[in-house]
Amino acid sequence: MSVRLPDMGYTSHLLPPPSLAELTAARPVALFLDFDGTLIPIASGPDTIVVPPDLPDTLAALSERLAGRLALISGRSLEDLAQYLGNPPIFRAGSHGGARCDPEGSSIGEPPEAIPPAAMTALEEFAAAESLAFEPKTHGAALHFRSRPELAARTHAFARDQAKRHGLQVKKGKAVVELVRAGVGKDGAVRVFMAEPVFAGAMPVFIGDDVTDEDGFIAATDFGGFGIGVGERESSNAKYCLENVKDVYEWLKP
Ligand SMILES: O=P(O)(O)OC[C@H]1O[C@H](O[C@H]2O[C@H](CO)[C@@H](O)[C@H](O)[C@H]2O)[C@H](O)[C@@H](O)[C@@H]1O
Repeated sequence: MSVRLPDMGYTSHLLPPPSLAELTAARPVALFLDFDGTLIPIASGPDTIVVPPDLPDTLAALSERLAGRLALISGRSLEDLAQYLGNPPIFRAGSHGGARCDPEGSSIGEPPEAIPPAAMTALEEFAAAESLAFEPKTHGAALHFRSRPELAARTHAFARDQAKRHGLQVKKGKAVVELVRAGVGKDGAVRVFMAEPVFAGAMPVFIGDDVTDEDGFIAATDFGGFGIGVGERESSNAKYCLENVKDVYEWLKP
């Protein structure tokens, strides 16, 4: 079935999810939230996002409502997230799930590994030569081609080549391509968090807008829950969809 959602010419074959209140009335829910494109509208570059000043408080209140079963799972590094949010008392994963911490900020799961310096340098030099934005991360690095869409194919090819050389993994996203350690993914972060006592027995719901969130949708489904895709990108693994960031906040409201 294809559904036309209000306001835009946006269509999705997925329906909006039942309300969070309905879900939590039926059983304990664990919520996993992506950041860019889900809680924050996509902007021209990684540093030009507009973060609502009350977002840390909103997340803390949501976590309390879910008895601590809330995690933010972002492609950004934890350090970068902290620049925008401080250290809200919730579970967090950065670098596409490669680095994870508990609400007090203590690391959990396998210690994350940075990518080799040679790979980092190669990406940085490519970005400088092609006038692309380069985003170094504690456990990876990204090349942004939003301002030069004509370079998408070449940038992907370069990242693939570097990944092969250094035994790394390529992550594709919205006008971005990144390198991370092999095996890193948002699914891994969901598994690490679901093993925490506070998440035990809960039904996971993963909300995200981008390709890298598909791993999170699959993991949530494996644990008996589901994924919610955000925006116009057709998801292969989400069960429901929300139209945009505004609708995500509406859905999160008590
Ligand atoms: O997993 P997420 O929290 O959604 O992070 C995914 C990537 O988000 C950022 O890039 C994206 O958002 C930028 C700002 O809106 C946009 O300019 C860019 O085109 C998007 O790809 C972030 O910079 C990346 O590190 C994240 O991996």
